[in-house]
Amino acid sequence: MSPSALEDLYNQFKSWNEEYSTNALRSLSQPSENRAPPPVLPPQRVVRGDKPKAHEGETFTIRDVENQTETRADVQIVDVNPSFRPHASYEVCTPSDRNFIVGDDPKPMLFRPFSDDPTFNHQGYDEEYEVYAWDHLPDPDLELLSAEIMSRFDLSPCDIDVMGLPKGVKTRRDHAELPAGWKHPAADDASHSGAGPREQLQRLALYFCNNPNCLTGYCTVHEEMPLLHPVAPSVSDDTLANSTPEACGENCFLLKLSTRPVPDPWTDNDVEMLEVVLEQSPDALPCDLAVICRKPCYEVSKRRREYFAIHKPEKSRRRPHPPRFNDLESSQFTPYDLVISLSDRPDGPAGICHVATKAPVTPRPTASAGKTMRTRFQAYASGKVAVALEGKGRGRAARAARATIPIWNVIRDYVCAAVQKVDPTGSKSCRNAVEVRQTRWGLGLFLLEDADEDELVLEYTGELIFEPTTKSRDHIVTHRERGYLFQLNSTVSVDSSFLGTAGRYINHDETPNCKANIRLVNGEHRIGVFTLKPLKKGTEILFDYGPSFFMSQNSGQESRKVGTAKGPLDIPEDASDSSYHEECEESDI
Ligand SMILES: C[S@@+](CC[C@H](N)C(=O)[O-])C[C@H]1O[C@@H](n2cnc3c(N)ncnc32)[C@H](O)[C@@H]1O
Repeated sequence: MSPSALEDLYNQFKSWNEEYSTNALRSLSQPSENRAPPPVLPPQRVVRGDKPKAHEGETFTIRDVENQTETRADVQIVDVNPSFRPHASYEVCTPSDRNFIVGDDPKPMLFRPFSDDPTFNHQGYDEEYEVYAWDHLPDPDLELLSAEIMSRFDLSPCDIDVMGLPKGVKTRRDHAELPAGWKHPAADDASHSGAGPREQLQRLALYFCNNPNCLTGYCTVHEEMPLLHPVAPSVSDDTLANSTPEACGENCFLLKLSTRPVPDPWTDNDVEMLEVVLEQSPDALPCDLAVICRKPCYEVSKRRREYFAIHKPEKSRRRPHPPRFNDLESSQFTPYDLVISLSDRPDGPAGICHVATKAPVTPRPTASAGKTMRTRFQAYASGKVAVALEGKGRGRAARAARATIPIWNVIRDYVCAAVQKVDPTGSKSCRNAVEVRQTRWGLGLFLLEDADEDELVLEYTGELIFEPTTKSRDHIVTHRERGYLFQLNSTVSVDSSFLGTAGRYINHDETPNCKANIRLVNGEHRIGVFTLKPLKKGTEILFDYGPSFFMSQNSGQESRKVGTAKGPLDIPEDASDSSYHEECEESDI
């Protein structure tokens, strides 16, 4: 691309931008004096909470900049029944049955918590961050310019990044921090290379995490999950036809089930497109396939039948990989037959997972074999195969990333992802029904059914965060006077402030009726809350946070943790994997 073409484009944009901005500013000017006085609206209702936001007799003005009109309204204060008041903000928490690895919060401060509350320690909180994220937001003008450059010169977003022209022009996603060695998938955007539908789909899939629970773009946690795998159909042709109540048109497959060959010429691309869709969505109705493939549905239907006649799909819809942690309900926790061994990979991350290094791990019985519920929560290792940190990512970039990114360090230290088989008999639910109610310590958690001794009530889940982040989040804990941090070891804690199960509502008692146990399940630490004795429906679940919690709460010196894993979970560098497993399984909080 010649520099002069770029300069022309930039100048065009600049003159347009000047004119546009001048007009926009003009439109913001005050309405002229000789306008009719603004109409007065009926009094507007303002809901009054504990702190009135408005006073009787106040007015406010609504200015419509576009139509240059103004209206004025009196404020009327309405008292509402306290039970209709909004929930306290601390209750906002995303429900999640599993832990999410966060590591550290980003260095730029994404937003300022309690910004309208002068009692919050803003200075202390600010000091935890390097910059304000909003100071570094991409300029929308530059984004517009970069979009135009891409379309005019047929460039990908990555080309723009690489060229760095004009200065400051970057793609929208560029401000997201990618792990070292990664590049934007758009760099290889198939739409520029004329790749076929299969390749395009594979590449597009790189933009998304394969774990449907994961909301992270460029997810590095679940990257070892397989990309796209063919799925076998689960319904017959007849069922498909019966599920379509009426024909979608004169070319509908319902009306034209003849054996005549498909007349229209289908290009190789068309055929591949249909096959790719059928691989991923074999139960799709021909009428839907017709829309995707832009072909009459009877043709699609016929080719669909021909395709499955050749490809002979397996009868049942089987997942392409054995179920893993992510695929399981907590109720299916175990009995596990966890299989771990070592992959001795030269290309792996430096300092390989020490859980995996001494494989194979000998099978060991669960600690309390008679106690079914407890047993279900326990993982034990046996046997052969390894998936442990296997080089199964998405190409070289992903592998390079593994060696460097902090997330991978967590995985190296704590996770030895392993194949697990779930015993089909393990069907009984592991969790007890619970509900959250008001208590003298804020909210608390109560049993909705009787529980036996040593039953798993529920899991305590949250974000897995590193110590520096527990410290920065501690300002919020202090301000709220509520903490949801459960320490796993000196480096990592589970924080259920923003994400987790109802386990976060469990209050402390020095004579508890439950305890929290950490189990190493399929390579991940999971915290289960178990009953210490038989409990009646309606009992509040309580565990002992340990002495340091309230000490630190009072001193304000240290991050307070509702649970602290002692000793064994502070994993020494040379811990042997088998003792590690045992210790993890036995360690109580
Ligand atoms: C994990 S949360 C428990 C749920 C909390 N009650 C709520 O409303 O969200 C821990 C917080 O609950 C409060 N808490 C729990 N047990 C307590 C106790 N025995 N005495 C005083 N405060 C307690 C403290 O504020 C503590 O920081």
